[in-house]
Amino acid sequence: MAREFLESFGGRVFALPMTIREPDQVEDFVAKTNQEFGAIDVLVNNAGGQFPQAALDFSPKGWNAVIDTNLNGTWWMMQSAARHWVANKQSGSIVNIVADIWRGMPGIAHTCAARAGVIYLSKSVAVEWAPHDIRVNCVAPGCCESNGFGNYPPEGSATFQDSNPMRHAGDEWDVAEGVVYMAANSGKFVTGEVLNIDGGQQLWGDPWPTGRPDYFRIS
Ligand SMILES: CCCCCCC/C=C/C(=O)SCCNC(=O)CCNC(=O)[C@H](O)C(C)(C)COP(=O)(O)OP(=O)(O)OC[C@H]1O[C@@H](n2cnc3c(N)ncnc32)[C@H](O)[C@@H]1OP(=O)(O)O
Ligand SMILES: NC(=O)C1=CN([C@@H]2O[C@H](COP(=O)(O)OP(=O)(O)OC[C@H]3O[C@@H](n4cnc5c(N)ncnc54)[C@H](OP(=O)(O)O)[C@@H]3O)[C@@H](O)[C@H]2O)C=CC1
Repeated sequence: MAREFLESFGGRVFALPMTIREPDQVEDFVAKTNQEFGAIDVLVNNAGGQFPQAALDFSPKGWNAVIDTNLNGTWWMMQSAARHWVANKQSGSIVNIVADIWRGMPGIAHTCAARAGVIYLSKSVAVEWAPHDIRVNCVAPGCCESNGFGNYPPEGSATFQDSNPMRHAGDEWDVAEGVVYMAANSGKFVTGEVLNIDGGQQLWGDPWPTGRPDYFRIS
């Protein structure tokens, strides 16, 4: 579906079913994309997700699934793309979609840990890879309306409207425009940065993906 949508704009699309959690599948995907297009200009690590649950209830399997997708998977993609850029003496730009973690993420603490890891991983390699002309940045969405909202119980997603001082959710376009800014020539002097697209959620708001526990109800 995504392929047909993008092709409808006249774009050339290469698609391959794979999981970012498997380093071999990632390397195969990145190598084939390079073969298809000659080079990768921009890597946007958008794949990710989690389930809402109180941290006390996390099972080892659930914890590992979320860390494996959001931290490990993102890293395999970054490393593979960067290795190709360095080997072929090509410049590159990475934009990692993370999340607005700055006041913690109660109800999805596993993904908070993974995204915090990606942010500081990105800052570290932004320095290591600068000599290779590779920029590494992050975009941190607050609550932005997408298919993903369907993964939360109604009492959880109902809180997303009040997650920021604007008192409404953002949308996918808000995030996409931030990614373009970071990836395109507009961001040519920006690396190791995190762009928050959150309606001010880092300052005020009360999102609870699991639904707000009674203890936190004020009135
Ligand atoms: C405070 C700030 C709030 C901000 C809110 C922001 C709003 C939106 C944010 C978004 O990110 S939208 C993106 C939404 N998309 C998703 O979240 C996708 C969700 N799914 C996945 O990415 C994957 O399914 C997964 C969660 C990473 C799991 O991967 P995997 O397929 O390997 O796992 P499973 O085999 O399904 O499950 C493994 C294990 O995980 C536990 N578990 C899974 N789902 C749940 C659940 N719904 N509730 C509780 N536990 C869950 C469980 O232990 C599973 O093991 P088994 O029990 O199946 O043996
Ligand atoms: N919407 C929001 O409010 C927020 C979203 N984010 C993050 O933004 C990104 C986009 O989310 P959004 O569009 O809302 O949600 P979606 O659930 O619609 O998109 C997530 C995408 O990630 C893909 N994906 C998940 N796991 C893997 C994997 N192991 N390998 C390859 N692809 C995978 C999914 O593919 P498939 O459909 O095939 O499963 C899906 O296309 C995610 O990282 C999300 O966590 C962060 C903060 C807030």
